[in-house]
Amino acid sequence: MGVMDSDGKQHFAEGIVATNTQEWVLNPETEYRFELDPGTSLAIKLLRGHAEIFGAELVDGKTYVYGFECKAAVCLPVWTRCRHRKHVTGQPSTEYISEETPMVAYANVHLALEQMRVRALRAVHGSPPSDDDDADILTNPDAPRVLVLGPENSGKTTMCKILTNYALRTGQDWCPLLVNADPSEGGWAVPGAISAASISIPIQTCSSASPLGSTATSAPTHMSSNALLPLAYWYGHAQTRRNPLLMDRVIRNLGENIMERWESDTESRVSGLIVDTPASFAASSGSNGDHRQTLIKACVDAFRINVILVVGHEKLNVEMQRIYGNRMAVVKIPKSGGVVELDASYRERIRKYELHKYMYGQVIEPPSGLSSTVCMQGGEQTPDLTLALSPSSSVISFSDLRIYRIGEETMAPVSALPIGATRVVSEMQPLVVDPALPGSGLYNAVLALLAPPNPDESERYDEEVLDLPIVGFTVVTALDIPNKRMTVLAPSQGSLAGRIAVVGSFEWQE
Ligand SMILES: Nc1ncnc2c1ncn2[C@@H]1O[C@H](COP(=O)(O)OP(=O)(O)OP(=O)(O)O)[C@@H](O)[C@H]1O
Repeated sequence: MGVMDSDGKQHFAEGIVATNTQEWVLNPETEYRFELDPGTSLAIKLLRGHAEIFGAELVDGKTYVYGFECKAAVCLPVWTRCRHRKHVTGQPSTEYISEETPMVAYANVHLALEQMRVRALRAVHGSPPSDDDDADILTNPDAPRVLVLGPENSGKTTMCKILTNYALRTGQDWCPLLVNADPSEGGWAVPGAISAASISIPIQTCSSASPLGSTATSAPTHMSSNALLPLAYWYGHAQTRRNPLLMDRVIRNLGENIMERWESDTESRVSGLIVDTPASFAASSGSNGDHRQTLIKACVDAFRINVILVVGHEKLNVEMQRIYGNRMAVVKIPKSGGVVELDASYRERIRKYELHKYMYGQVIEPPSGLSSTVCMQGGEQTPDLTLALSPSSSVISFSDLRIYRIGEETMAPVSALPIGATRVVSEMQPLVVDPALPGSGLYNAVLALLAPPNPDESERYDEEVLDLPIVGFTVVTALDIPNKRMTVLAPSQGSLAGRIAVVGSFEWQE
């Protein structure tokens, strides 16, 4: 691979020569944007200066690989004033240098959030206020709890990532919570879940299948030093309008769990949290309008939001100002011109990548001519391909798993009910699914495995299944009805006997 030294001379490192290499020089307040097609990868090596991808710094001299239709931008840290050079190997479908980025606006938001953290920490330690503290902050020295709202493809997830990564770079040992309240994105789990993780090392962007970094729950464990232990609840569908009541409930469960943990974890509490939301929260037209206000309120209440950031949507900003402006800061943030318009088929592929990544782990093959041994994937050495393929397929008895489906879509249509009968099952009722029944919908279904219910029978209640956090996922790959057995795929071996599982509307595709 060609490496340019400080005199501009070309050298070759480790005898590897890559084709399609290119060198870019970035100036302050510009960014190099790239978009990868399916099956292609890209390697980037910083030759000189400082650079970051969505707030996570690139280490000088290391080669990073990107794949799985990753779309991202390399820019100079806002506070850097020098030019830098970097070396790109591979062929993105789109690449260009943009001279317009909203990074200064994002950095200003970060500075305001940082002040809130510092003041919250000072209040916890009982330190005297500083001269620059304003009256409002003195009476309410709260850590930032930020809700990010915006329409589809406005860059919400990217902004959440940038703000989280910036918080980590202040050297204050913050560990902000990042909450993924968008069930159409897997986040650290698989699509259908909403989750939260305490972030203490920068979130790397290397693949569309892991936009928020890697988790300890997915196979394989090669990313263990970067792995996160998320807290997740199961909603089960991509669209929030499918069961808004259930969505409301899982948001509140996640918030409650976080608040309980914070009671004994001051360090995490003063670091605050950032909540990424689905685009449906911003779409006021159509059937979304009915429930989106309720769900925004559920987030505001559950995560005790005190800052709302609205990305690139004037009308939504005005609406949020009107509803919440008297009790918290509502700030409009410009949308980056680099955000890629993702269509439905791309999103479908991403969900497939996310599910596969959960089962098989993920290895990005470097561009031709580059050895994986010299590459970093998501901030870690690229793992051996053979290590990654380790899910376990096992045959279990129908009675091993108690599988539920939530709500009325499991029921017969109203027209099929006896005359005069009304529905008695609510959208929130967990119904046991019998795998032996034709049309159970379990073949190829993704199941969330839940934590055990309360061992104290007297504390149990009908809807307890809705309130149990997720401990893992499995997929039903075959049903043998005559023998009452099914084949399930899971990232690691382990008995499923006695487990509770919930099915949603996501399907596994090989
Ligand atoms: N400056 C940029 N340059 C290149 N790609 C970018 C940039 N900013 C964001 N992207 C990419 O654009 C895509 C959409 O961005 P992002 O996921 O942040 O938007 P979103 O508003 O959260 O999307 P959704 O509609 O799913 O809620 C992502 O693949 C992201 O990596």
